Amino acid sequence: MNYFVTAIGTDSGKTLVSAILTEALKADYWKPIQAGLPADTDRVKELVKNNKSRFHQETFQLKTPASPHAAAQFEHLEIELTDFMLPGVNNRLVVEGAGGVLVPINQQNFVIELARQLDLEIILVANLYLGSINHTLLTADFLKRNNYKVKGLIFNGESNPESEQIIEKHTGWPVLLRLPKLGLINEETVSYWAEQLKMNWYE
Ligand SMILES: Nc1ncnc2c1ncn2[C@@H]1O[C@H](COP(=O)(O)OP(=O)(O)OP(=O)(O)O)[C@@H](O)[C@H]1O
Ligand SMILES: C[C@H](N)[C@H](N)CCCCCC(=O)O
Ligand SMILES: [Mg+2]
Repeated sequence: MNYFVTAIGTDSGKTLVSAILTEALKADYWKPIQAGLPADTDRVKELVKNNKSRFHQETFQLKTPASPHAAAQFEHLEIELTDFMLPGVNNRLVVEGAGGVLVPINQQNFVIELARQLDLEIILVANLYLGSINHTLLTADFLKRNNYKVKGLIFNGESNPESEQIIEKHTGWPVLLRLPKLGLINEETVSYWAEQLKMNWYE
């Protein structure tokens, strides 16, 4: 199976989680739409130490740090769903989205549609700031209503047991990892958390 890492918003930790997942599965990594620099692919390359993982070229490398639909417009490009094809590889693939599920890639389509088109199972990264229960349950409601395949949740950052409990209850999804706020993010910490993720991983 291949995975689509999405989150309840932008700057939620998708890139860090993608690096951990890529390391845990010795998977390949692909960020189909990069909007803004530095590129997430370069960051994941720095954090992954196994030598099986390959890093695929973005389909769109936009310099503008904005929603992909706006970044593309500023750069006189048009993003269409038909532009995206899974890289043909003999390995599992971790695909990182851009922002949250309903981030527009053009005037009609949203980034989450890539998950269905490319048959990817979703991993939802959720933070636990005040207000995040609502953001997480709205995202879950959208994914459920639209019959997306979801592998599970990853809680990222400072914990909040009451929030985690009610999110688990209402989603019914497994928690694959609780990743605390890290003081240091490097190959070693990513490798440590990859081992922790493997303990909860199920096929
Ligand atoms: N658990 C954590 N501990 C410490 N720092 C973190 C943690 N998770 C994320 N960060 C930091 O927060 C920032 C945003 O995280 P990240 O780049 O992974 O977000 P993102 O969801 O991938 O954003 P985008 O939508 O732009 O792809 C980064 O500087 C990252 O290092
Ligand atoms: C620039 C940022 N870091 C991401 N690449 C794109 C985030 C788009 C968010 C759009 C939105 O939800 O308002
Ligand atoms: Mg990212």
